[in-house]
Amino acid sequence: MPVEPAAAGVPDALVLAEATVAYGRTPALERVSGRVPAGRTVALIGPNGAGKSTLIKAVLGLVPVVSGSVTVLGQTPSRARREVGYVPQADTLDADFPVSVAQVVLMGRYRRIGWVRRPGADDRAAAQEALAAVGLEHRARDRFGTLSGGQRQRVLLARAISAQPRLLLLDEPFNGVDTVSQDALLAALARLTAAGTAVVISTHDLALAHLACDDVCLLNRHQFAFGPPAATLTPELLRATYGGAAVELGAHGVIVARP
Ligand SMILES: Nc1ncnc2c1ncn2[C@@H]1O[C@H](COP(=O)(O)OP(=O)(O)OP(=O)(O)O)[C@@H](O)[C@H]1O
Repeated sequence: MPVEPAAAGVPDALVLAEATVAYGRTPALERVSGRVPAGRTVALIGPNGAGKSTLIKAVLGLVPVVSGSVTVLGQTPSRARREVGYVPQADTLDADFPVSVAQVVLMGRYRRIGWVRRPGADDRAAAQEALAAVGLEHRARDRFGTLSGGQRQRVLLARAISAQPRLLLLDEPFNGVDTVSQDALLAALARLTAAGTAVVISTHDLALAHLACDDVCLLNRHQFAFGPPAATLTPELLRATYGGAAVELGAHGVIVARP
């Protein structure tokens, strides 16, 4: 799939050019292409085991790109790492972590300030602002583990926001998240993209991709499409991506995957 060049002088947040990513000798994803300019949001869509998390790990420089290339902010993934935020799936985190919500968010600042220097007033203000952006400033003093799963997910987003990343990667951020938390997450993401951050979201929620993302990347070991939701979330392309599994058009023209 050809990749269009970036606007003069502004490197795209992410450029995938026929990228093949492998664990050892086994490719998990083959020949994925597409670009994510500053301020844009892309959804990674595909069934379990499609390679969505693998692509995110390749962008973080954690899984090798064996052919083609992954370019992050004009650099290799490992060189760009400081400018990239990552929000893991909430259920991978230890809820017993004995720290307050405010401390978790402040951790987002450490990559900027280094682990030796103590956080200053600017860092505390950025962390407080990030917590307010996800609507949880009133929980700042509470222990992280006492929050619900959806609230913890919002705190992790706040931690990533406080680092002011130019590219933010979210791995299934809406799993087990109620409507209120999802709306708070989406509002925080909208503010981030308005300020120029590019966002990549791995999700199983096709309706959300349709409503909240500029582009969709359909994956299942290979790439089936990359482009605007109207052109990619079609029954034909979804059926191909999901290996013929049932996908259908829901109410108001929104496409939903049948479980
Ligand atoms: N550390 C690893 N070593 C070897 N293979 C792996 C490793 N992690 C993932 N895989 C394999 O890579 C493939 C893609 O997995 P990945 O986790 O990227 O899928 P996914 O699209 O994120 O799935 P899900 O929707 O279930 O989270 C799977 O076949 C998986 O078994």
